[in-house]
Amino acid sequence: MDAFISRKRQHSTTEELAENAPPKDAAPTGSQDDTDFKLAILASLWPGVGQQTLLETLLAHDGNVDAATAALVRDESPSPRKKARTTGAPGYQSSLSSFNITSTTSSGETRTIKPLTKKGRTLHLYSPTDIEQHCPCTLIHNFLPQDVANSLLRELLDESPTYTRETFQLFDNVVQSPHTICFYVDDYDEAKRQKTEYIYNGARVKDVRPSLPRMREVSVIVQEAVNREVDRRIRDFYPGGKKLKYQTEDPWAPNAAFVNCYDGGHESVGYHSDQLTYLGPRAIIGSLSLGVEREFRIRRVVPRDDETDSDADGRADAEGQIAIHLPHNSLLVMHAEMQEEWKHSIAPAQSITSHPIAGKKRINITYRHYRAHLHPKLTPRCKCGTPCVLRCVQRNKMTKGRYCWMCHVNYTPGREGCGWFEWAVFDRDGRPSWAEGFKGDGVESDDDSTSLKERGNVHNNEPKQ
Ligand SMILES: O=C(O)CCC(=O)C(=O)O
Ligand SMILES: [Fe+2]
Repeated sequence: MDAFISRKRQHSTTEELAENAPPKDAAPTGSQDDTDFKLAILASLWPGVGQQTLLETLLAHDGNVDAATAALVRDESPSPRKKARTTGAPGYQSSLSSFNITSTTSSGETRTIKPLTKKGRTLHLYSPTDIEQHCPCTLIHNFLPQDVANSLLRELLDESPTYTRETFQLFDNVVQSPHTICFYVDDYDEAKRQKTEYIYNGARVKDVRPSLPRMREVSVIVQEAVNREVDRRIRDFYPGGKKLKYQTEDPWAPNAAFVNCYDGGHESVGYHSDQLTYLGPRAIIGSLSLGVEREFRIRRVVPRDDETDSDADGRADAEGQIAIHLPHNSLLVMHAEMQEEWKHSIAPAQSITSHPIAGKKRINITYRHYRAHLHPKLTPRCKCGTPCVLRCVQRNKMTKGRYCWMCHVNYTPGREGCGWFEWAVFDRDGRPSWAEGFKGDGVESDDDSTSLKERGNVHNNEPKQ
């Protein structure tokens, strides 16, 4: 266990800016200052302890992971109060009519919008209508014909014992993901390309598999539903009925899938947002749940007031969260505003209801669209010579919503990164400058007010705040 206890490195400007340090596309993320990230470390050490307890312990020790770990060691069996507040306790459905929420839709209709969550509380949402009105997600229950869902589940359960835990370096700690994962792409040739050309956390991935027959069959059904729901989201929820800035106009066409297996209520994934490196800005993800029902928790990222506001992380993280219940055979569409503005997790559960086919396992497939123009042979490289990771700034109020390319070599155990940073440039449709059709209208990520030339920080190795 000692090996996991962190010894802090010096802050660097780049590290401060790197708000997310994901193990790959689906794992806990965070910067050294980021509570999520610290929670990820604690969660890997205390897989049986609820996120809420870990968060409370962390906050009670001013965000110090070592002190929180020591406290958890002292109190190995959490107090009844803490136990009662961990997940798995019966959820409550707050009455949404009691909240004042407004937004204006394309038709000019006014809707109420106000944060639904309250500090330290979890709001449980079950109905697809509540979910789509208050979260950047669409949930479709009973998505596939029952026999298709069941045979897809069986196909993946057969493979799931061969899935592995992600191992990655977080500062001075080697951390393992608290569930197992496998990566699938369209066919054998693409799997070979993935293994030799793509980089995750600064390293190649050894196990990439061609999608299984049922997965491919279902991918087509997911594609149709996701495109339909994205169109509806734009029409009914976005200002003026227009797509978001940096959202592509191209249809979503899944060509890669991470499959997650949670073997029992103690397996989970910490709060994170998914890596955008190969998906691009405003990514859409189609997430299919099979087997045991689990809670998908989300919370909006609250930017810090300023750099000296040292408690802002703590306060933002304690703002409260929304729990969406994902039963067997449900499709969750994560819309374009999700990865940049929200974080999501699968909370550990104290108790689960066994599934007739899966037992205590939950299988989740996240279908994704890898973009040809974000192939690592085209994207910026750091001084280590490695293709960079693409991130969006979430917490810093000044730079929130801006994208950057960064070195991620230091997430590979035993390797040091070079700290490379540069702001990313995308046009309004999310195309990078080297892509065919790039509209070179001087659009730099999330700021129209100055041209690229005026700002002069493109291909510069220091973030300008
Ligand atoms: O299991 C889930 O529903 C979420 C998985 C996830 O967040 C991911 O793969 O990035
Ligand atoms: Fe994710």
